[in-house]
Amino acid sequence: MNTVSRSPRIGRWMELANLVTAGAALLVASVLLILFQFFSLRGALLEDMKVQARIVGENSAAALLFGDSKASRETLAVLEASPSIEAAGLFTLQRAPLASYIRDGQPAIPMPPPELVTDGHRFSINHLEVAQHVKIDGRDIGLVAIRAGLDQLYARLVGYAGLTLVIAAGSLAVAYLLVARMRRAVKSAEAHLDYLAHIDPVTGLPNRHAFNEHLATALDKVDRFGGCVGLLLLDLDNFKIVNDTLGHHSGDSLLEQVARRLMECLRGGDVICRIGGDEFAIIIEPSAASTATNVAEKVLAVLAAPFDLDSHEIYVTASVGISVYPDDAPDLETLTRNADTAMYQAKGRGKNAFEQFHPELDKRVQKRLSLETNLRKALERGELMLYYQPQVSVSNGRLVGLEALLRWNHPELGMISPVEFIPVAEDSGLIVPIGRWVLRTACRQVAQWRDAGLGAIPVSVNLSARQTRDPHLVHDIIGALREVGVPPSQLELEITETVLMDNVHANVDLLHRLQTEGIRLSIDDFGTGYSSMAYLKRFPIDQVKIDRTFVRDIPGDGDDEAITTAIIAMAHSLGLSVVAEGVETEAQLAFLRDAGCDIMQGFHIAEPSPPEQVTAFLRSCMPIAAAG
Ligand SMILES: Nc1nc2c(ncn2[C@@H]2O[C@H](COP(=O)(O)O[C@H]3[C@@H](O)[C@H](n4cnc5c(=O)[nH]c(N)nc54)O[C@@H]3COP(=O)(O)O)[C@@H](O)[C@H]2O)c(=O)[nH]1
Repeated sequence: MNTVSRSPRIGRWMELANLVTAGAALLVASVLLILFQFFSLRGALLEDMKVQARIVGENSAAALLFGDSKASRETLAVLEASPSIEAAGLFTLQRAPLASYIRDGQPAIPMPPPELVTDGHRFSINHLEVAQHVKIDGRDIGLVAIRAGLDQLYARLVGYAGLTLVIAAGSLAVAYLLVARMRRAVKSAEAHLDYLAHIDPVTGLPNRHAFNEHLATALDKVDRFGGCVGLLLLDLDNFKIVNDTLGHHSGDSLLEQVARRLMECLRGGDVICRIGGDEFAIIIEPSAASTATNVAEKVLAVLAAPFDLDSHEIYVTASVGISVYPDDAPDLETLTRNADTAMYQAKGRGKNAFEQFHPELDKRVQKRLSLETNLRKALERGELMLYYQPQVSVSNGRLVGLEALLRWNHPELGMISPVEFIPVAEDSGLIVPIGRWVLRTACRQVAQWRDAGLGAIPVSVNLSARQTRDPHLVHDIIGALREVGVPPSQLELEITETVLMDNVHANVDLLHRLQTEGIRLSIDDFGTGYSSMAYLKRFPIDQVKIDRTFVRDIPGDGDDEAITTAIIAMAHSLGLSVVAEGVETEAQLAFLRDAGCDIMQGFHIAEPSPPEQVTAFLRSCMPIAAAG
């Protein structure tokens, strides 16, 4: 794709026009130079002939006076030395010839006519004639006339003209070569600029700019000739983790390998672009909707094999959104937006999936928008509340703490699950003020229970990804605790493994600051992220919480049993306590007890409940055991 350079035909014409103009200018200059040279030579010859005539006149004055033709001839014979002089003559005052000089084969010089005598000289095509009075003491005693041929002048002029034209042609050729060379350099610079403007340097694929051009061309083709265009937007899942854990060099290498695999698996006519950090776009034309989904399946399959990154075997998945023109969208912007919506839908479905855009998706986007609008008001209107779920010791069943869980009681829609609204709060940034409210409410609640004589109950609060990036987080937490006089050791923060791994360096720093304040830290949903032992060791954590998907099928599922047992053993070896969440049965509890799990949480003990019910629960199970 070329947007910068002109068409080669126009370029060649311009080059030729430049050459002709330069040639014409050189020709005019050369002709002027030759004319100048001609007049210079003519002037010099005239001067020379006048001098010769004067010398002859002076040397033959006595001979003229005495009519000595022999002496006059001898004087004239000196002119033999000037090769351009063809003939010369001395004439008496009575206009009679006294003596003459004639070069071989040339006609004699006649008596000069009066106008020649008056003018002193006369040029014809082939000759220059000069006539001068011979005087003694200011008195005319005769005439001298010389005729010079112009052959030599012309010969010199031809030589000069030849040389001038050779120099002009040489200069033109050199100029042409220089211009051609410059043009080649400019063309190559233009091509390089064009390349930089359109190509992503990491993968060598067309970039976002080129993508828009390719897509516009493809849609234009469909408008004119019919058919359809399939647009696939592909976003790598968890690319940030690779970048953060293995470094940007590995991240670049991964993008390069992904690009290569995409190119290998797609057809020559398909256009693959890298349009953002870990986002690729694939344009297929012509295409039926089914072809687009086939391509998406092929793409996911080709990315399933492990990637080799600096001798690490890395598995990468992708989420793909598909939108087809003109079926799903009337223009480029809508087509791209719809593919994007479908891609986010695929991501929301748990990643490593593709989604074809359909109008229902648009409705979901609208619903999400309305949810966001309502959520903004929910905080002010007091529609949010906290439920609390007990956490008990596996060994003796005594309460060790409570997890605060957010609830939204919408006046028309009823109870909305946090699974539905927390992601909206995250995306919109509302999670920051909401999270602040959760922390303050939870702290106030434990202060109330303390004031009601129910003891110092530890409470755990969930932190979202967005909150971990809030620079005021630590300040807000300390403020919430101080406001009600609850010691930091009574607060535990739960951060999911995925959030922790999302930005390892920043989170290690944050967790250290929180630990310094005396706040307990727990890794939530443990086992679902990608953390290695090496990373776990870097985080100053107190506890891991086994994700309930592993607890759900124990005992019975060999893999989940092995994972649960391994997590407990590993956490204990690092000096961490272990909480199992989602415990619903006595069998699960028995398995966890045998595996050495410290704490459990789940419907088997109690469901999350509003504070009033929890107060009753607390009164029933006093006194509180110390956590982990
Ligand atoms: N950032 C914040 N996230 C929050 C907050 N409050 C909740 N959440 C997160 O929302 C997710 C869903 O929470 P919820 O619907 O409250 O589900 C919790 C429990 O009800 C559920 N649970 C507990 N026991 C059982 C059980 O035996 N079976 C079963 N199927 N579910 C059970 O588990 C959820 C607790 O999860 P976790 O936090 O991982 O311990 C959830 O991810 C919440 O984290 C908030 O204030 N901020």
